Amino acid sequence: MTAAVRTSRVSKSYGAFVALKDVDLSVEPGERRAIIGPNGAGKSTLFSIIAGQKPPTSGSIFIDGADMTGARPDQLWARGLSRTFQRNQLFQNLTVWENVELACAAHHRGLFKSVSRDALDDEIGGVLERVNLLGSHDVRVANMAYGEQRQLELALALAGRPRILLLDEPTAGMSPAETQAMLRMMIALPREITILIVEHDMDVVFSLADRVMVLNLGEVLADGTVREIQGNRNVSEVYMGKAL
Ligand SMILES: Nc1ncnc2c1ncn2[C@@H]1O[C@H](COP(=O)(O)OP(=O)(O)OP(=O)(O)O)[C@@H](O)[C@H]1O
Repeated sequence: MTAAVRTSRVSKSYGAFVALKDVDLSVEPGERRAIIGPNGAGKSTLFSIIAGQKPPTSGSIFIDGADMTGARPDQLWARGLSRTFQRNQLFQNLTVWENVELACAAHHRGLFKSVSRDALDDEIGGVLERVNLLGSHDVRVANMAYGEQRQLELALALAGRPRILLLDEPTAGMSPAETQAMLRMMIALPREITILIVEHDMDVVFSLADRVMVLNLGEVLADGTVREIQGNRNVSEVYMGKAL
């Protein structure tokens, strides 16, 4: 089967500092893959390279088998790849509905499609339902709780109807209850969407992921099923002896 996302010997240097070294990643269509590792391991850098926000120093990126090395984020987006960020990217002065409307409209423009008002409204409603925010559709983002804002970020990523979704620490800064709500939402996403997630919360990682890749100091330390990673001694050591 052709991988939905594949990186081949991807490296990234900042001057003399090597942030990523020869990273090989292969994610099957429909798979949910977590990328974990200590702070500074290179997780966000890898995400930015896959999403076209940073060029690799060397190596290649393939999306559905096509070599997309050096492609711009909008070119990757048009191919069905969407990402969220660690930092909030929402329009704070607009309502929940308006934020999603902008993302849906941008998606249709990007595909040069014309879409009726009714169809667009249905689409926006559908996206908001998926993240449990339909009831808050007329709330200004600035007035929302932090956890709800992160749910809305997931909605914006879903508005592009992605086939590949990159989630960068979706539960960071959330309360335990907010984390559980976000986890339920991510688990409920359709399997047609391939998910790559960078996440520090191991309960989230082990509840959601099929497979886990562990980065340490820019290199792949381990790559395997949840069970394999949980039993990997090198991984436990990197996490300072903490049991996973
Ligand atoms: N623009 C840059 N210039 C120099 N060094 C950078 C730059 N961006 C990232 N780095 C360094 O590259 C390394 C990897 O950073 P990255 O943000 O990818 O790590 P991470 O695994 O996502 O960490 P965290 O879990 O803290 O988000 C870090 O040491 C970071 O300081």
